[in-house]
Amino acid sequence: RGLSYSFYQKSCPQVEDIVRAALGPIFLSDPTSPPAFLRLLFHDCQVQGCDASILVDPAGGKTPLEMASSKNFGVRKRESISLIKSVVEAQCPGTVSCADILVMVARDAVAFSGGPRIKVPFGRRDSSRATSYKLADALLPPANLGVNGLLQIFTQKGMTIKEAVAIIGAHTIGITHCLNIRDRLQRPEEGGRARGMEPGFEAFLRLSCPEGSLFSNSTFVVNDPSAFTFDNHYYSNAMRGRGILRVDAEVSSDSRTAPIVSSFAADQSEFFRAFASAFVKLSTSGVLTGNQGVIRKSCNRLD
Ligand code: HEM
Ligand SMILES: [Ca+2]
Repeated sequence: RGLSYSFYQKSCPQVEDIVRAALGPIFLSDPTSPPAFLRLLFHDCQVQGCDASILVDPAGGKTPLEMASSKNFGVRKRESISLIKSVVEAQCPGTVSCADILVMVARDAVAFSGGPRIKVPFGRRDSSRATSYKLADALLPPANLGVNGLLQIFTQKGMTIKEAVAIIGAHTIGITHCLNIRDRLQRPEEGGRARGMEPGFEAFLRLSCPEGSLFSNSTFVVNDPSAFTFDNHYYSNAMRGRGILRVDAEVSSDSRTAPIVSSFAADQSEFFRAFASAFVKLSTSGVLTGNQGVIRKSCNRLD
């Protein structure tokens, strides 16, 4: 598909070292940054493939772009990608795409958090046109997505069911704002509580997200008790009725996915292997290569 494991070997052999060095201080000064980068990558790739479209700011403050979609609520750290790009640009001008930098950063975020070290191919190009928030609205999953939706999204990208269950294990790190679990707490029959939220956990969620906070964007809960460590606790939690989102709850009860959840909960290295191959599929699906798209100079601008 035009991607290669040695894409920058001649044109910018040091690029992965430059990115890693620039990331160090960001990871250390902001422990919430690795999950933010991982989600940022997913939200880029989900809309027209991984083409850095999510990084573009509206020119002259006019047309609202991808980030204006409410599905992108809570997406952070876009500006850090632009910063890292400017460091790369100083050494390898016009060579490395923003799309590839974002993949390197998300990959490093997983490793930094204790997850697998993933080998990914490069050679993606950046989108050259602005993307409407409407496309992001249509393509990004809603907070109350269930297992059917999960399997649909990721099998379309060539993943096996096992890989789809592994990629949602990304929720082993980071946070969820209370407003994203409003349905589960207020309309349980629609939001999926019926499918087994453990009572103690429900009480915890109600304490952390009191009624009045369900419409505020400032309250949040951590995705799992080891929210800064990329581990398999996501799966053991889900099995104990402690999944936060509907999809987190359903994967442990649906007959197609429950056996996979149990095996990932029992064997972290099996989860890591499946996550690594799923990550490669996520980050290579529907990308621009060759003469398609452009290499942007600044990640947040199209000109
Ligand atoms: C397709 C089903 C998915 C749904 C419905 C979903 C939904 C959500 C929601 C509602 C949040 C909370 C955001 C907030 O309140 O700030 C979240 C957070 C997160 N998601 Fe997903 N997600 C999905 C798939 C993925 C995938 C495939 C990845 C990565 C490969 C991912 C990575 C993350 C991360 C790391 C966070 C934490 C972000 C932070 O701490 O800022 N998610 N997700
Ligand atoms: Ca995109």
